[in-house]
Amino acid sequence: MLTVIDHPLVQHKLTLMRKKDTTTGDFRRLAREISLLLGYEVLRDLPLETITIETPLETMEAVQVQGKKLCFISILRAGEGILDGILDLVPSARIGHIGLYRDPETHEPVEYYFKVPEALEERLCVVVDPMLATGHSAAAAVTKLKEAGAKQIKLVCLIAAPEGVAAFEAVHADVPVYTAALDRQLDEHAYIRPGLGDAGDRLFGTK
Ligand SMILES: O=P(O)(O)OC[C@H]1O[C@H](OP(=O)(O)OP(=O)(O)O)[C@H](O)[C@@H]1O
Ligand SMILES: O=c1cc[nH]c(=O)[nH]1
Ligand SMILES: [Mg+2]
Repeated sequence: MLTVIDHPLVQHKLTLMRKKDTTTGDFRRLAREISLLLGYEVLRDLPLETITIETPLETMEAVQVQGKKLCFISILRAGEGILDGILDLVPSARIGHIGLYRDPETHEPVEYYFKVPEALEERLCVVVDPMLATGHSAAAAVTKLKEAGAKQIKLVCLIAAPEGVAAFEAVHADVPVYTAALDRQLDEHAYIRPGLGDAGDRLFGTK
């Protein structure tokens, strides 16, 4: 269940993010902007509730998003770049954090933090991480969420590798994946090609 969000604005902003000369400030701003656009698609089926409001002219039944039923889960640290934008769409959403880094030798994820809201089984959990490379980090994060009770989960990334999509779907076929691009392949260091480099380093200016 892979959806490539090919809106022209998404593709334009992703091209700017990929360019090696894009500054840290611009990269961060673009990540936020692109996340707003991705979120618009990903949250298309958000549950609504009906409330009674007063317009200046009369009383009416109107709908509103059930913010409490929505939980964004950021895979640290690069997920923070997506979280900022998507949170602009639903500021009342709950937020969870899963700290994972990829061991540079084995490329396997190492967990260092896990804090998520209670009653995950009642919420739509939208996991955000810009890169789906081997897919192991996202798969490990979703496994932890399911162990914590999550039942309805979506994964949002900016760039996915075919290998990562296959590995993720092999473990979590029930979790739809949304991406702005499906790139060519992984290289020998498990970096996505052509990709955009190291998303965390580019977001935070750590290299
Ligand atoms: O699909 P995978 O092969 O597991 O790789 C993807 C992971 O790698 C990056 O994080 P990284 O380990 O660089 O940590 P960071 O976010 O702290 O920079 C990225 O943000 C993903 O979490
Ligand atoms: O290409 C890649 C692969 C993993 N993590 C990144 O930030 N970039
Ligand atoms: Mg990471």
